[in-house]
Amino acid sequence: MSAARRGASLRQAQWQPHVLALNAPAGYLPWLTEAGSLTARLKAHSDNFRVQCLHQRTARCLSDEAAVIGLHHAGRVWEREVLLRCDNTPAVFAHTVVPTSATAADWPLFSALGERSLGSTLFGDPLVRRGVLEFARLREGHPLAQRARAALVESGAAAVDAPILYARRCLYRRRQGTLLVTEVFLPAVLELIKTNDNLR
Ligand SMILES: C=C(O[C@@H]1C=C(C(=O)O)C=C[C@H]1O)C(=O)O
Repeated sequence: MSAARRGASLRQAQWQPHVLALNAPAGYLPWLTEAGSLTARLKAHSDNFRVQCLHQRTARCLSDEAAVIGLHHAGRVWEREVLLRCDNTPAVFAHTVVPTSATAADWPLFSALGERSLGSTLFGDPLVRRGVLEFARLREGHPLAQRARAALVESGAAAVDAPILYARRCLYRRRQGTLLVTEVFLPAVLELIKTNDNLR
């Protein structure tokens, strides 16, 4: 394989619907396959849950996101990236993209989320339709793996030396809008212990 092709393969992810195909360590499976709100699950596994908003701004979406959210090419989107912290330890890096053509009627609360969980606006809204979960192994060259690792270091958390990060993504629809959420699970999630039934 040429160096260029190898580089490209390290930057890409093979998203697919079968979680077992990831060969992820068993501890990740309950997190990857969580059918409800990830926020609710993280809250149930910590005494203090926080959404650290890294940014919410316009950006160009990743090449493997465009078609999923209905764009013909990797165009401009609203991009939100956060660290989900459990007892101040980052457990998940989340990346959400919404086409800039979306209107406030599509996602009325998205633009003003701040450090409120996106999940709190998606789950419980009867107009929101959730798609199927897709899963992938993110190698070190994947943009989201790089951003997750950089966010950890910038936030003062310990760097992650695991070569592969396990991720899932899900498309949400509401009226004419599309919204793609990608959640990258950090190894610290394996250390979380269910502490309460806080499923609010
Ligand atoms: C979709 C959810 O929202 C969570 C919160 C996010 C945010 O605030 O940006 C992003 C991804 C999710 O992990 C959820 O709780 O399931």
